[in-house]
Amino acid sequence: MKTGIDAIAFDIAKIHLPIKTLATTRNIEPEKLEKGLGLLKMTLPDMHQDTVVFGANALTKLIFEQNINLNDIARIYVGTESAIDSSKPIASFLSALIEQKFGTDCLAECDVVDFTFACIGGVDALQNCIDFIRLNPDKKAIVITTDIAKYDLNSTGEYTQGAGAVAMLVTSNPRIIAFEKDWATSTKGVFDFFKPYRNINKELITGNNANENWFDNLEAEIEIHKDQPVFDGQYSNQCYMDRTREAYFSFKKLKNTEETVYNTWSSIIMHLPYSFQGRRMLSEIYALDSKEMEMDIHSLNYQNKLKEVSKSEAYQKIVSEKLQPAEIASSIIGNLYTGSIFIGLLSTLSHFYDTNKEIEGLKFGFLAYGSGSKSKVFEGTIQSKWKEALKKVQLFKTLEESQEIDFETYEKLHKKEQKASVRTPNNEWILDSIEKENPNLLGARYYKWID
Ligand SMILES: CC(=O)SCCNC(=O)CCNC(=O)[C@H](O)C(C)(C)COP(=O)(O)OP(=O)(O)OC[C@H]1O[C@@H](n2cnc3c(N)ncnc32)[C@H](O)[C@@H]1OP(=O)(O)O
Repeated sequence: MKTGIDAIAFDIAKIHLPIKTLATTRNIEPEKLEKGLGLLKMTLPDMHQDTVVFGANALTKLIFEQNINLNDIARIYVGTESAIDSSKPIASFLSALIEQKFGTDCLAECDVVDFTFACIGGVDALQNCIDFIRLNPDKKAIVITTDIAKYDLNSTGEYTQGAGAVAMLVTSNPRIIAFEKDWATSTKGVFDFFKPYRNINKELITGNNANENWFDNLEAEIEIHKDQPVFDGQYSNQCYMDRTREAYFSFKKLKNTEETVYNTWSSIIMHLPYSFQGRRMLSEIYALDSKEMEMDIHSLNYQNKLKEVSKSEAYQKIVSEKLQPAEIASSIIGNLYTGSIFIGLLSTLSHFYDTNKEIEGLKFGFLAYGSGSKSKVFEGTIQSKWKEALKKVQLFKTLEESQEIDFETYEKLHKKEQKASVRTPNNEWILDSIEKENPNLLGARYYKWID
């Protein structure tokens, strides 16, 4: 029996800042961002959007588009690193909203929970659900990734921001992709990128002399938990490279093969914090596995030789054939953290759908990464009904409809100084208010559906 992804839906932030606008304002060469890192636009959450909103919209779309009977859903597992509460998972918010829209108790017997491990939490949720469906082939599960990739103004992460959610239906005999049983993992506990709790108001936390004005407005949230990470960009790249390389060679061991595994993959789907991360990082795996480079990893000339190999015609062919389709969506969305690898999959599938290329039976390889740090490498085969499952998705058409904003609006949104939504919500969930009166519900978030 096969197990994998049967259907996909998404909700990406619908406003964006062109990367050129950011580059010129920040005095960065636009070519560095556009041609060096592959960035064209970055999407941003509007005033009425948070990670619950994105997740609920993607999930609602999946339910409507695929006509899902909610009684069949045994699990809703969420991957996120943008939680809005230290106790109540986003999955709990989502189950309440879905019951509000589709009927009381429709998810009463469904198991819901969040997975957090930086950008790899969605892959952890997926692997867990796949194992569950293997044991319970008559059941179905939904995996959701939802995040807001927000970095400090003027930081090197600023140009990689993005926001949105992906929802995937996991079933036996799936229509899109069936995963093989070998999954390799590499883990090392490091501080390459993390989000510590800071600026905590001790009075509020202990409950003594709680500041009555604490929840006066949405901006107060920033002081409880800063959304932006602490990170070391170049070190995080090194950790990404190390973990993916280790997981890749463990994967070869698991498969007990000497062949260059990436050659068996027609497409390679990697975690893309920005569009060209995959092509910049895969070169080492390519160089070592193809025996193009047989050097000690610690030798002085290693990095220079690697740069040389990455510019070779043979490697550039791999980039354009196996990596480039996944980069298209990333260029115009930005980072989705847990969702990046899945939007890369969807970008690849949508590219082949739109260009009428048949990919049934082809093998896709996956290289996932989460800071902190962990990588997982796995593979799957495209199934015969992938096109039927993709009919309603319309990724690129939807992304084209995104509304451009100017730099001033971007900064106001970033600083939470914007007074009203940029775009009028339509047919979607919104964050309606945050409780500031009732002491037993202080900080509770209320959402509503806008027709
Ligand atoms: C969150 C995670 O997933 S962890 C893994 C990734 N880490 C992050 O995403 C953390 C946040 N991001 C960052 O800190 C940064 O955006 C980074 C580290 C990813 C990139 O750092 P930067 O210092 O901006 O860029 P960096 O110097 O590494 O690379 C710039 C690229 O543009 C190229 N470039 C520079 N100028 C130009 C130009 N004028 N024309 C064309 N290309 C150019 C450079 O050659 C280089 O590419 P290459 O190394 O492939 O040759």
